[in-house]
Amino acid sequence: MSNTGTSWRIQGARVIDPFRGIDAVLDVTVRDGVFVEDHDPSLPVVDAKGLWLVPRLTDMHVHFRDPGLEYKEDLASGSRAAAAGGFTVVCTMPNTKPVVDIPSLVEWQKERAETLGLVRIWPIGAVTKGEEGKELAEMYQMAQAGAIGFSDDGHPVADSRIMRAALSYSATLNRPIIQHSEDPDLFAGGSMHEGAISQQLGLGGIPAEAESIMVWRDVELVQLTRGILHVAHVSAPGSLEAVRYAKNKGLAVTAEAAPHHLFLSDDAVREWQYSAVTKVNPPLRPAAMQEALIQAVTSGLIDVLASDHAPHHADEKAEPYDKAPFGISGLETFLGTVMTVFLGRGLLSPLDLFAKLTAMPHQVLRQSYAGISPGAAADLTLIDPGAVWTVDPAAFYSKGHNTPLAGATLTGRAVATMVGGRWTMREQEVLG
Ligand SMILES: NC(=O)N[C@@H](CC(=O)O)C(=O)O
Ligand SMILES: [Zn+2]
Ligand SMILES: [Zn+2]
Repeated sequence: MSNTGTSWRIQGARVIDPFRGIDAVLDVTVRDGVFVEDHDPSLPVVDAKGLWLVPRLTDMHVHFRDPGLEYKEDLASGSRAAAAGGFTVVCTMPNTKPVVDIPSLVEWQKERAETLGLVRIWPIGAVTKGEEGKELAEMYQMAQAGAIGFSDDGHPVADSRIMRAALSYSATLNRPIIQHSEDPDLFAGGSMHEGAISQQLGLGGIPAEAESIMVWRDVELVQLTRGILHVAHVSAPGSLEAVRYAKNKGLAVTAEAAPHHLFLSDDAVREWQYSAVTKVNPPLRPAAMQEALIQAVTSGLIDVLASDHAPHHADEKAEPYDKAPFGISGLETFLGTVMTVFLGRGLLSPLDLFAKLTAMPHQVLRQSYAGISPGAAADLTLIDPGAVWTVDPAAFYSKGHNTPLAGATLTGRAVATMVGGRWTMREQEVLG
């Protein structure tokens, strides 16, 4: 059957719609790119029996490296990786070359994504000019141009006075500051988690406190400014305590966790014997911290799951461990990883798990979407919940093939992705 067109009747899927709190077997009709209520029998039928249908899968933390670092990833290859992974929206981090710190770059990324037509891109603008941490970027103008939030990701906003100002603006602009929480001095010289394994391997360590100290500081600054803070890629127990404290005080503080921190511990660094595929920031933590993070996602303390898809060139990741860049490709393993951890262990219901990839990122970013209801854009993913598959990075659409999940067996996989009524992926093949 042809894959083109924007009108479909999808039959027999288990519809899991966290925007509306629905989990039921239903037929879904799409006409001219939007959901409609009537069941027009003349439309082409898609048999989705045995599959799950989830609207608007969103990954609010990816690095597409475009402009300037296209040898690692570009908007086309990143968009293909997103479609292959089942995602309909991604938020791109601004640590490109140049940094996305002016409105024209925000506009350009959005326009390019629309031309490609594979995934909706909601750009994140930089907090400071050039992500240098010295002077605020044009936050207002970037917000006008469509920046969904602000981050210096890759770097923390370390200067407390600048972070204070940024948080003050965040409240006015109604957009979060997404902080890469790291104390630069405590972090310096490290390339993996500081503990027994870093000592054994003789690698420079990064203590968990390098992260949590910054989260505690930011929580204090949110109390001072009443700003909006989203903590990126939480990995440390102290960060969880800080987020808990902030939420108990009713502050606008939310947090995300990344799949690799939930699936792996720093044991992986030893198992991979100095291969930099395990090198990521924040670093993989010990099993007890991994378990604490899993519990924090399960309890709802962590609001969102996001991949932190951070592709690099193979030559860069082939450098010695202490020289190689931090970052791994995550878009194409994201769904399988979190389904394996949370559904495989029975920790979350599908509705609660997928809320962290759909309705919750929308809430954090203050974006409205009505889920599967008449008139809403038909963005959806068909998932085979029972698909057991082995991660083969050579098959990635991303230009970055570095991942410590290579060879891992996962359960659950996207089999089709639709954006605005148009199929962007079917049967693992990206269309366009
Ligand atoms: N996560 C990483 O290990 N690397 C990211 C930056 C970041 O998210 O901190 C990158 O841009 O490569
Ligand atoms: Zn980061
Ligand atoms: Zn990142």
